Amino acid sequence: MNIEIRDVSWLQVLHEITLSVRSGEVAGLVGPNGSGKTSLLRCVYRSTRPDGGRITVGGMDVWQAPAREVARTVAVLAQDTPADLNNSVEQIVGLGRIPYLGALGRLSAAERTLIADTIERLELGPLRRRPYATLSGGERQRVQLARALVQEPKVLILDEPTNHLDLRHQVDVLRLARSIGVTVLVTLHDLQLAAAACDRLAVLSEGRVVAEGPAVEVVTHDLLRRVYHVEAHVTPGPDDLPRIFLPV
Ligand SMILES: Nc1ncnc2c1ncn2[C@@H]1O[C@H](COP(=O)(O)OP(=O)(O)OP(=O)(O)O)[C@@H](O)[C@H]1O
Repeated sequence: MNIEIRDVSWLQVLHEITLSVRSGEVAGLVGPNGSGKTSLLRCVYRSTRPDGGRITVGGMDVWQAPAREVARTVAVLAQDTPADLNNSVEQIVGLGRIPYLGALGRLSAAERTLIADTIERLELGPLRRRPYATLSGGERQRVQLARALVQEPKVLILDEPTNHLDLRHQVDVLRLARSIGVTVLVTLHDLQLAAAACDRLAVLSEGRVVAEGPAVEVVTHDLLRRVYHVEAHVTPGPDDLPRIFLPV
């Protein structure tokens, strides 16, 4: 399912942002601190209503459609998702089924299997009865991703999904995001990782899209100087991805 963001503005933070993400694509949103990445994602996953513009997923206007319909289509891994700390991993992951629950609020056998399989897929099996409060930052991140996956979304929004993760889990999470065949819009700070994980990148600066395209075209010496105020050496690698050498 594609995402179409048209002329979206919010406060003095986002300025007439227009961005398209094709169906099945993994699109990366990068940019300096405070450039508006999280604010834009919040507009897409129906958390912050934009002051102007329009956002559609698969043709559905996310701010006009019923909330339940949007929740069946768009799942999010936000930064620091609030959760009941006493709930077990299994209970938190199960929350992903809320948009599908009937009047009785009972999970079907198929849904329980989906939850169990997703917990295993994210290597959370040994933790499934543990209270959320006792988990590390990286474990919580994977639990929240599992919750988003059991939502069976068509569009997955990931806000810095790797920020608590060690190297292997960073790779695992981004591989998983690429493998599930849904449209993904992800913010990442690590440009090297973003280049490797995303089909295309969009760069935000002061609430505006200032560059867009394949990583090798977007991540350039000039862009890093202009947007990040860093003098870095950038060369194309053998895989046609940019290699960034930082002057530290
Ligand atoms: N509710 C709000 N009211 C006013 N300004 C806000 C609000 N929420 C965020 N901002 C401001 O909007 C700007 C963009 O914030 P946002 O969190 O979208 O940036 P970001 O690119 O995700 O940053 P980071 O990389 O630091 O996570 C920041 O200057 C922030 O202070």
